[in-house]
Amino acid sequence: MTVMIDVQNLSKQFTLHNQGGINFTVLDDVSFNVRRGECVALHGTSGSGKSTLMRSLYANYKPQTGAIWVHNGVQTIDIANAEPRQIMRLREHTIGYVSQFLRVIPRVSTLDVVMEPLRMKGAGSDEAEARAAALLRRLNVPERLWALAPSTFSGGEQQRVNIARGFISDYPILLLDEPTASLDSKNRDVVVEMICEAKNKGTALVGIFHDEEVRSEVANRLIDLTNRTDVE
Ligand SMILES: Nc1ncnc2c1ncn2[C@@H]1O[C@H](COP(=O)(O)OP(=O)(O)OP(=O)(O)O)[C@@H](O)[C@H]1O
Repeated sequence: MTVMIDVQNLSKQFTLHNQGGINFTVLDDVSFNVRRGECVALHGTSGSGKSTLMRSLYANYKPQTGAIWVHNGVQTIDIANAEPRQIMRLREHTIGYVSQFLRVIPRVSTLDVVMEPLRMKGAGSDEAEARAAALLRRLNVPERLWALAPSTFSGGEQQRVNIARGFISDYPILLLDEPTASLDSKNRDVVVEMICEAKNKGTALVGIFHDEEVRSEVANRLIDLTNRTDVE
């Protein structure tokens, strides 16, 4: 199976400039890979660096050493050292990211928020709207909310809008930061189903899942950042 993400010897330190310039290491020589059709869960105690690693995979953080090779279907690009333009292209076409909280833009409707990644890839508005509607319906977001901006939505509603936005584009790589944290059991089951379907279609997924049941249902492997082990 094609390796979609190849993390090699990644290290990340933070410097606390307003606290005497203290340096501390969060990721220390982390290596692992993720193949097409598998879901790898980042695991470890609180503070072990799961979110830091996830943000590095999306190029929100720049590690000091190491590489994150990402396969975009044509070539592999080291997103840890790529140019901003290359990162933007990877985000448009290759890597989707479902963060824990929705970043809401005032006055943009839920339907438009969900459609946006597909429109950015050049899809027509009819196709994008049909896909967004199908996802919102599947995730039990009531139709009366679709024309509203999600800023006033409940935590679980916002999380489902974010999931719909992350899944609309069929990215070859999908990063999921606690995608079921605010969901009831019915919607959690829908998301688990969507993750399993994405795996079957060949998507490579990396996730943080604090819910053990969800983790055991979706993850093929755990990367334990506490002990730096790779558990099958
Ligand atoms: N931008 C930052 N500046 C300084 N320190 C940071 C920054 N981001 C994270 N850290 C520190 O790095 C360490 C790892 O944080 P991170 O959020 O990656 O852990 P985590 O494993 O995701 O934790 P949790 O399970 O509690 O969410 C923590 O000690 C945190 O304080």
